[in-house]
Amino acid sequence: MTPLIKVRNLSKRYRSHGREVQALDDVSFTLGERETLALVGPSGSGKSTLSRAITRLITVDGGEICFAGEDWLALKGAELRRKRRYMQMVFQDPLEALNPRATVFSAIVDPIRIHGLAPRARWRQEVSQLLDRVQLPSHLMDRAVHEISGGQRQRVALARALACKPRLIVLDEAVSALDVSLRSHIIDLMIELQREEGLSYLFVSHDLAVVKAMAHRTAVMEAGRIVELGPTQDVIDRPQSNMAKALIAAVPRLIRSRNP
Ligand SMILES: Nc1ncnc2c1ncn2[C@@H]1O[C@H](COP(=O)(O)OP(=O)(O)OP(=O)(O)O)[C@@H](O)[C@H]1O
Repeated sequence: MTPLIKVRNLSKRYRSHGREVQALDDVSFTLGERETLALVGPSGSGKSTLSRAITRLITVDGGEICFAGEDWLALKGAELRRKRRYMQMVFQDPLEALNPRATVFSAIVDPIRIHGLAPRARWRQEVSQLLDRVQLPSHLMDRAVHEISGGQRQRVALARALACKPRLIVLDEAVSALDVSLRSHIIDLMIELQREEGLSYLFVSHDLAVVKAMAHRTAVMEAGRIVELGPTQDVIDRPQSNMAKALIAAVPRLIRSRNP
């Protein structure tokens, strides 16, 4: 698999109230084209920090990120703004990325307008197609973001990310808050989008059932480090690290393989 992203020796320290926290400690991994990598680990292990460092929402103290053959951390100014669309992030709370008072139309058309991805005359049609892609009716486009349900909002956030024609989508607990049937619906949709659009996903999840359904490989984090990384089925059926063993032991039997 061709690597889309190569992360090498990434480190990040936070300083707050006179204390230092090593949130990322020498983190390295690769993610292939059309691959899904899950990040799992206990609360505070560095998953969100890693996903925000990769999407350049926060700075790092050291290390390298090569994305689509480029030195991602060296990009700045107009070039960064232009290339940023290839790496999108979807959050647990879609309101982190969406203005609640904006209409669904403007939430989705924003990146199309900013990046000049379609002429104005085609905007409504593009938005309607994107809504269709995430299985939402096109009449929702005239509603305000705060007038639709949480699950619909999550799909609008996904449609907005897809509008950018990204190569990688980073999802931070993006499906965790949804009810069980909507969650499986979104997982199916994301797998289908990956097949059709050649997307890669890096996703943070506490939910090993979601990880099992979506991720080709899984990285287990503990105290800012990746302590285990392998095919998801191997990590679930034959965890090697104490942290992976503890995470697996904490989930219901049905997640684990029937024939371990
Ligand atoms: N802005 C910040 N300032 C100071 N410390 C921070 C900040 N953000 C995160 N941390 C600390 O960095 C460490 C990693 O946090 P992070 O949010 O990346 O963990 P996580 O694995 O995503 O946790 P969770 O599963 O609870 O979301 C934790 O010790 C956390 O307290």
